[in-house]
Amino acid sequence: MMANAMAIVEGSDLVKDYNGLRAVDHVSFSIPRTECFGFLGPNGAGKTTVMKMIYCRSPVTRGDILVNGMSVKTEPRRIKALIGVATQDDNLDRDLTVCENLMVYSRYFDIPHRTARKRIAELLSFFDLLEKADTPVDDLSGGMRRKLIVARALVNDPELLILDEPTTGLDPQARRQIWDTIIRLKDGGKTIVLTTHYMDEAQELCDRIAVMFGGRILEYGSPAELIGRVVGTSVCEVYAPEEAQVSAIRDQVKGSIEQVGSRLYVYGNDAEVLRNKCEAATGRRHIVRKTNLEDVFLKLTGRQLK
Ligand SMILES: Nc1ncnc2c1ncn2[C@@H]1O[C@H](COP(=O)(O)OP(=O)(O)OP(=O)(O)O)[C@@H](O)[C@H]1O
Repeated sequence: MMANAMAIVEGSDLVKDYNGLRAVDHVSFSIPRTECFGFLGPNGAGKTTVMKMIYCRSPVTRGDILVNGMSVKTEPRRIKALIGVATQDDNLDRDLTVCENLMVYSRYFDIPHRTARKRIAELLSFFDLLEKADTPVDDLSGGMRRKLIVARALVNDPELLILDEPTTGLDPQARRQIWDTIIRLKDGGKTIVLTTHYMDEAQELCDRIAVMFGGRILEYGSPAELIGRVVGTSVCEVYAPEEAQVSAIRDQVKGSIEQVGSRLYVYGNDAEVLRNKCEAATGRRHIVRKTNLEDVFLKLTGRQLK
């Protein structure tokens, strides 16, 4: 495989089988340096499995991944040294304090004590956890624990940070705090790869997105590119419980339409034209809104993201 100098991670024709179940099915992607790259898809799409293969936790069945030009098959130790990982599960040591959790982790990397202390102080300050340094992990809020997991992934100052569903289960305020942290890390030059099933998270944070479903990457590009290519800029949502209404809209609007139950999503680039056509078909007024990544997912799979 030819290495792309711009990319820090390159997956080519990746396959992962778990005892006969194909979790990842011939997937290729290229993750540019200093960007935030997102794998967006519902539960079971294969996102976590791709992450595990990147950070050498799970061997590839077929294909290969290069990290900084090194293959996960032959150089897992050197690759692991370049990567920080924040997994979905909260595997912090509950009996230890915030600071102790970071200290224990720094020992895995053989970081000298003095360097570790300095690094940990910087991380606690960056993550707004200085006041909690001596607090047992058990006494932290969910959002603080998640920040600590991300801070821990940065103890060895990795070039690449992997965040597997960084905000799942958090309240809206804690989610935004994690988002802001991710934006600051990216601005500071880190490359970030994250998985999410939240379209707003992908849209807010990611420079590039791979939409995953059923072990495959269905589409790949910046949020604006995906939206432009797959659904256009506008959508008119129409409640159409009767078959006659559905037919009337299909006759009026020759363009792209998705149906979920009694709701039609009518896509196009001209909001005014969309509204007029839908109103002509139903005799009712409708709202036209801007499209988002949820629409992209719906159009690609015929299903809603959640
Ligand atoms: N260790 C394993 N053994 C067997 N099957 C697995 C294993 N890990 C994952 N799978 C299966 O592989 C498929 C992809 O799972 P994966 O966790 O990668 O998806 P995901 O998109 O990350 O979803 P989630 O958001 O739920 O983690 C699923 O069908 C899952 O059940």
